[in-house]
Parts: sequence; C-alpha cells; structure tokens
Amino acid sequence: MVTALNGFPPATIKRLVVKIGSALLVDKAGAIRTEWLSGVVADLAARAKAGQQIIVVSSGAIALGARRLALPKGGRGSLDDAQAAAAVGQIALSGHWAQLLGEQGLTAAQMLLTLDDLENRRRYLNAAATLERLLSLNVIPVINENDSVATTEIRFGDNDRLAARIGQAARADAVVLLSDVDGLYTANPHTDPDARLVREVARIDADILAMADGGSGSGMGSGGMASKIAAAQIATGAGAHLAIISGLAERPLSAWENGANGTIFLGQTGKRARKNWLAGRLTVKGWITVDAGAERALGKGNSLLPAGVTAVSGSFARGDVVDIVNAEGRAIARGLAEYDAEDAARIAGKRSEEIAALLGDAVRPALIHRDHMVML
Ligand SMILES: Nc1ncnc2c1ncn2[C@@H]1O[C@H](COP(=O)(O)OP(=O)(O)O)[C@@H](O)[C@H]1O
Ligand SMILES: N[C@@H](CCC(=O)OP(=O)(O)O)C(=O)O
Repeated sequence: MVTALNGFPPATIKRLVVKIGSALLVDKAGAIRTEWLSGVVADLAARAKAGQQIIVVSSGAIALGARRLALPKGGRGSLDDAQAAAAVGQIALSGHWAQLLGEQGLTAAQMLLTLDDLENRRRYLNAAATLERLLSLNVIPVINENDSVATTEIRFGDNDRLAARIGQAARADAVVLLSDVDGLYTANPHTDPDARLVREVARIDADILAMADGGSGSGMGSGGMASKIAAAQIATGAGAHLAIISGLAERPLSAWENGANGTIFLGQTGKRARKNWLAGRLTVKGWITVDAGAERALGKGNSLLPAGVTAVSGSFARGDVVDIVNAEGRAIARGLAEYDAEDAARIAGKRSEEIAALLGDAVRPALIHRDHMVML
C-alpha cells in the first residue's frame, strides 16, 4: 500500500512537530552530541526556510544536568535529583538549541510546560495561542517538560506524549518522533530476532498496543515504545499523522525522505477540537460505570442518562472530566460531568421522575451530554 506520506514530509505538511529523545541528544558520558545535533538543525533549517513551520520537542535536560552535577543513575535516582538535574541541564540544552538554530539564521524560543498546562483547558488554549504567535513570527519553539517543578503525579515523564499534545495544541499536520529504533516492530527488535517492521498503522487496535515491550531501550530516556504508541493515539485522534523514524542517521529527516525505514500512524479526520482535547487528556477526576444498554446507546451517539449508570467513583465537580467505563471495566468514553460526584451517585440508576423528586430545579438533561463526550 502506498502511504499517504510517501516522501514525507512533503510540501503539504505545513506544520511539523519533531521530538528528539534523550538517548539521541546525549551520549553515554552525558555530553551533548553537538555534531549530530548540527545535522538535525541543518535539516530543520532547510525545511523552515522552505516555509514549513517547525516545533521542536527536546528531551535531554535530566541526562545533561546529571553529568554536570555528577549525580548517580543519570539523575533519575530520586525526584529531587531529577528536578535538580533538569534545572541545570535545561539551561545548557536551550543554550545549544539557541546557538545552533542561530547559526542557521533562525530564532529559538523556549517553552517549558507541565502536564497541567495542557490538561486545564484555559491554560491549554493559552499555550496554543503562544505557539501560534511564535510560529507566525517565524520563531522555532523548543519545548520540554518543566521537570524542575513537575512532580510524579503531574508529569508526562516522557516527551513522546508531550510532543503529541503539542501537535494537538498547535494543530500540527504531523509529529515525528526521532528514536534509537527505526520504527514500530511487531515485537521488541532488540530481544526478538523475528520482529518485523510495521510500516503503516491505520488503526491502533489491541494487536498494535501489544507490540510494545518494556520501558526505554537506552535507559537514558523514559518513554519506550508504549509511550510512542500512546503518543500516536493522541496525535492521530487529533487528525495529525505521527511517524517514528530512526534518529541515528546524520540527517534523520532527509534520510527518511530518501527511503530509510519508519512507521507512520495515519491521522484520523473529522474530529472536533474540543473532543480532541478531551480524548487526549491523560488525567480524569472520576469514573462512571454503565450497563450494556447504556454502552449501546453511547455507541449510537446518545448522551449518557443516569438510568444506565451502575456505579460512580472518584471525586469530581460539575464540568470535570470523567471516564465512562463499561461492565467489563474498560474505559469506553470520556466527557464532562453535568453533576458533581455526590449528585451523580444519588441519581445513578434512577429514571427522570425519581431524579426530579430528588434534585428539583437542579435537574439537567443528561449526566454527560453527547456534545461534551468522546468515544475512546
Ligand atoms: N515493538 C517494538 N518496536 C520497536 N521498539 C520497541 C518495541 N518494544 C519495545 N521497544 C523498545 O523501545 C525502544 C525505543 O524507546 P526509547 O528508548 O524510549 O527511545 P527514545 O529515547 O527515542 O524515546 C527501542 O530501542 C526498543 O528497545
Ligand atoms: N523531560 C526530560 C525527558 C523525558 C524523557 O525521558 O524523554 P525521552 O528521552 O524522550 O524518553 C528531560 O529533558 O530530561
């Protein structure tokens, strides 16, 4: 099958997010691979000058800072170490990017984001507006997670999903993950000699999810293939293509254009922005379990009514994001709750007349309205 992105990234790809993992940027001794990075920057500069808008998501702060501070375990031994390493490493990392892009006549901008900056809708729209303005000024945003303040609970932890969320926020046409492996294989190619490269993925199903094995191969980053597939779910759900290609070549993007291996996850079309944002969220405040009848009704595009609800858990207020879980415990949809957790539990399984008697004027047409819901 001829891929939609043959010769990627073609001129039609107007806006591109390129993510570079720690293992590529930083060598085993903890120093930045300046020569290799110059090649990547030359590749990016050629595209920027041809009119493509580029956003970089760059890992490497923890690995770089750990060496400067002589911290054990690459700075990942404890949260304190990781945060200190990131604070020291980030300033060096952005210095390299600013210098190398500057040598190509390009201006770099640094944006450090936490998970919350993209999970909270107001802050997400704010970050999106900043990205838009930077791109309109022909600046190259260089983005990383704000590791020195992010704590375990509010962290992406890997930059693959951060890159996908940025792709979504910036309405990018494609996200490219440069990795130490040249794509998704049917199993981990480092451990399974029979593993075969999967060149194109039109739909991310259980078989695809099962292919990822273990964490980061290099031990320097934290993503691994599972976070790349999770990133592909976010990006493709937002209508962007996502590619995993090898970053081991001197000029990875050119090498790929010239026929090197890679995997392309094809973007889905026709999803609305608010629903994309919902589907791409990583955290939810509660869970609403529904029976088989309600599951069928949701599948047909109906709102969730209290009658089909069998259980409510978590702590959420009206307007918070909750997952709808089927009788087997699988999350099937996500949406904005019309009631807080307490009222939702009171009206679970009840019909309209009973709800009216319980809640009076506070009755709303649905527990989750179809316009504020996305099927997963
Ligand atoms: N099915 C798979 N296909 C390819 N790589 C896989 C697969 N399952 C696990 N991996 C591992 O994922 C690694 C890539 O992830 P990672 O080391 O986090 O890269 P990066 O630092 O680029 O984010 C590969 O080197 C490989 O060891
Ligand atoms: N934000 C972190 C990197 C997170 C991470 O490990 O990402 P990756 O190397 O892409 O798996 C840093 O700059 O060190």
